[in-house]
Amino acid sequence: MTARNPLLTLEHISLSFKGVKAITDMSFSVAEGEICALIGPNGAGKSSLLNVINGVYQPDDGIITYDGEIRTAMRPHHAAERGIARTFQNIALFKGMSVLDNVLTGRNLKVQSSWLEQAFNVGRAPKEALVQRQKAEEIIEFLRIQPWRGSLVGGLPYGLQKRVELARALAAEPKLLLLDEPMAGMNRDEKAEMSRFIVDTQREFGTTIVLIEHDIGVVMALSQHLVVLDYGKKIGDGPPEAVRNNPEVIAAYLGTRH
Ligand SMILES: Nc1ncnc2c1ncn2[C@@H]1O[C@H](COP(=O)(O)OP(=O)(O)OP(=O)(O)O)[C@@H](O)[C@H]1O
Repeated sequence: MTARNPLLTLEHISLSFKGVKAITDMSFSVAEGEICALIGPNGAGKSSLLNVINGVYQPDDGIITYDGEIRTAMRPHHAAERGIARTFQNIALFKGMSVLDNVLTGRNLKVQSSWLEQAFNVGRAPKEALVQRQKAEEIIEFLRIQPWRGSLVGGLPYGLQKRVELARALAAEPKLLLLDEPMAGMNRDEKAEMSRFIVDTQREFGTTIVLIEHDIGVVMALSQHLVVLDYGKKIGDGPPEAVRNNPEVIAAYLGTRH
């Protein structure tokens, strides 16, 4: 495989909550177009790290370079505008809205017409609404959720809701997709299906993906790059096979799970 440029580089990132360190001196890079998995025991700092990457948490220290832009702090809205999308550990969808409407909310940042144009369906609004709808439908088809496109999200099985959340994130056409436990609570078949959709996303759209996943089997099969965290510190970083054989990783994490 040829070496690819990093899309995201973290250098010496530290984060604490009221004096308690959640992340300590964390540095690693994510190459453009790769699937990078963050693994580690509960409380290791994985979700906090995603929140640093998409600007929800401001690190106490360190530098982040994303898509050529160096920053010490970034607000979530700016991160979204720059092509960073995210799903959550606990599904964050509008349960009383249809699948299609939820997916459409993922396109909010692409809307250029004014509120007035939309209210009276004039100017740029009608054509834009058509394009938004078409893009949303494309994603719905890509993730094979057409049969439920009109269903209320709250009534769908958990695994499907996870897929709708992925659809909403993809509707934003992200460059960097952050997935917080996309397969949590799923059975083996559902995990295999979700893994395929994640790989298809990488292949079809060239999306760079950073995900958190506890199932080591899934992680090994899915990712090209692993970063292992333990108590907020990085203890492993590299291709899955190399990380798997790292004695510190085996002792701290993998060893306890096998
Ligand atoms: N908002 C917060 N306020 C205070 N402490 C927090 C907050 N968020 C996380 N922490 C603490 O930071 C540390 C890292 O938590 P984090 O949720 O990032 O870990 P994690 O690896 O994602 O865990 P899990 O696998 O259980 O989701 C933990 O000690 C946690 O208690």
